[in-house]
Amino acid sequence: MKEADHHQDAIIATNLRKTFADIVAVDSISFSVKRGEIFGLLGPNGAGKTTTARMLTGVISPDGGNAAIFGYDIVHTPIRAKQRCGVVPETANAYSDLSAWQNLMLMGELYGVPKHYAEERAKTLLGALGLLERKDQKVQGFSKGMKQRLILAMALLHEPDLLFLDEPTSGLDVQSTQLITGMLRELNDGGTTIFLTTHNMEEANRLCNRVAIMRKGEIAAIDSPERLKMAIERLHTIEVSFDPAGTDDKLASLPGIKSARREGDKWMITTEDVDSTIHAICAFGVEHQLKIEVLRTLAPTLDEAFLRVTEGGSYEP
Ligand SMILES: Nc1ncnc2c1ncn2[C@@H]1O[C@H](COP(=O)(O)OP(=O)(O)OP(=O)(O)O)[C@@H](O)[C@H]1O
Repeated sequence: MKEADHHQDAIIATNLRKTFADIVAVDSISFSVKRGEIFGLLGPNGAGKTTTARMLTGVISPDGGNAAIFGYDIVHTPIRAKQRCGVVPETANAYSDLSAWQNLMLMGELYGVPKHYAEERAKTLLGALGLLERKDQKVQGFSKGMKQRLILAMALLHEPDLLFLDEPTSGLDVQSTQLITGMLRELNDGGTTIFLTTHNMEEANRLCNRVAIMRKGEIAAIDSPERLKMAIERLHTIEVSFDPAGTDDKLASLPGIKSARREGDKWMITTEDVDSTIHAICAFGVEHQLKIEVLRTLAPTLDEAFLRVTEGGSYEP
């Protein structure tokens, strides 16, 4: 059993803080990431996501607080803390005048991976990420998506237990995005803990077990995407259309309806009580001899939750 296996938490951050001159980039944040989780750090530009990731991966040191990676303190035992981690940084870090294969072998040497094992693993990773045929070409001829896939392969060569990714699919095409997210899911199924920063709500929603939303250096909310959406967006929207379409405005005065507005031939109704509002709409249809053509509830999105939190709205789990 690896040493890392003894620790329940992959990351425990306690009052982690970083300032640059008079800017408080990260303002004493505390959170933990459990083993086996995919954890997403979200937030608008300048919220402090990259600074947090850079402190956790030992690129910069915190001014205050501390963090432990699989129980190893990042300030006092940085090498132990980094040993079981793989890092995909925000900006590409492959050597452009070396081939993909040479970059991978270099990474193997850095991490002390035995040569024959590094070669086997490099082949598997390049194959899975669609780069095997290009393995002997210099990285300078690679597209952005190919570079990002290579960097992921490099970060995975020594089979880390915890993978950090800063904006892993930002600006990439659909093919590279799918290869990368597919690989992340597969790794996670195999037990790898994943910590990523992203602007992409849809990606966070699909991939992450839990997300933290940062705002001005602080964590404004932390929860599963589902609970975050439900807790923040207590109002539900119901879309309904009738035949014949020209319903009068009495619909808006039905009990339980917060608001009703027309959008083309549809009504968009907001309510806190979906069940009784649907019953009221059906009764309204019967009473006015209107056939209901479409009736559907629209779930709140993580985008809405994100905007609410980052614009300063409250969050109560
Ligand atoms: N090396 C640095 N020197 C000076 N200020 C910095 C440095 N790195 C970050 N900052 C500042 O710290 C704050 C947080 O930046 P950070 O890059 O962590 O945000 P972010 O959430 O990752 O943003 P983005 O989504 O744009 O990448 C910003 O105000 C930024 O300008």
